[in-house]
Amino acid sequence: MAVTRTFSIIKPDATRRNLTGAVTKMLEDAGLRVVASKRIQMTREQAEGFYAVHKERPFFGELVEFMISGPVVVQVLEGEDAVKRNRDVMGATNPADADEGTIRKTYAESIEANSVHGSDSDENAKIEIDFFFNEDELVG
Ligand SMILES: Nc1ncnc2c1ncn2[C@@H]1O[C@@H]2COP(=O)(O)O[C@H]2[C@H]1O
Repeated sequence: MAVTRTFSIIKPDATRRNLTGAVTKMLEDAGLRVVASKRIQMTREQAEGFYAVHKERPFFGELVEFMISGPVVVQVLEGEDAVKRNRDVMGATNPADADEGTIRKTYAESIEANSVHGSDSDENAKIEIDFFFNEDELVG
């Protein structure tokens, strides 16, 4: 299995509850290595740009407001089949549907305040990593 990279966000509901370390430990325990990490306050423009694919969805406005409601931690994760590995440990988007032992089942408050974001494909991982990081910030 190839070692690949994915992009992760620890969302404002999780940073607000001081869960950055707890969430990161679950990612690491799942076999992912943090090769870049920074805590940022996203601007409205960044949030709208990052989630542009959802701009016609009814929840877009609330999603943007939520993502700028507090700090987030953006991370690049590396591991075997990183996109799938990360999606497995995150669990379903809606915590009500997430499996036991996943990050969202353990910590998410709602489908919006669902603690983490993770890329859904290798192609989107590259786009999302490039949105927040320069190549020289990734230290494997
Ligand atoms: N009804 C909804 N369906 C899907 N995603 C939603 C909905 N409402 C809010 N969201 C959020 O929109 C986000 C888009 O991608 P994320 O993986 O960050 O996680 C998603 C959810 O947190």
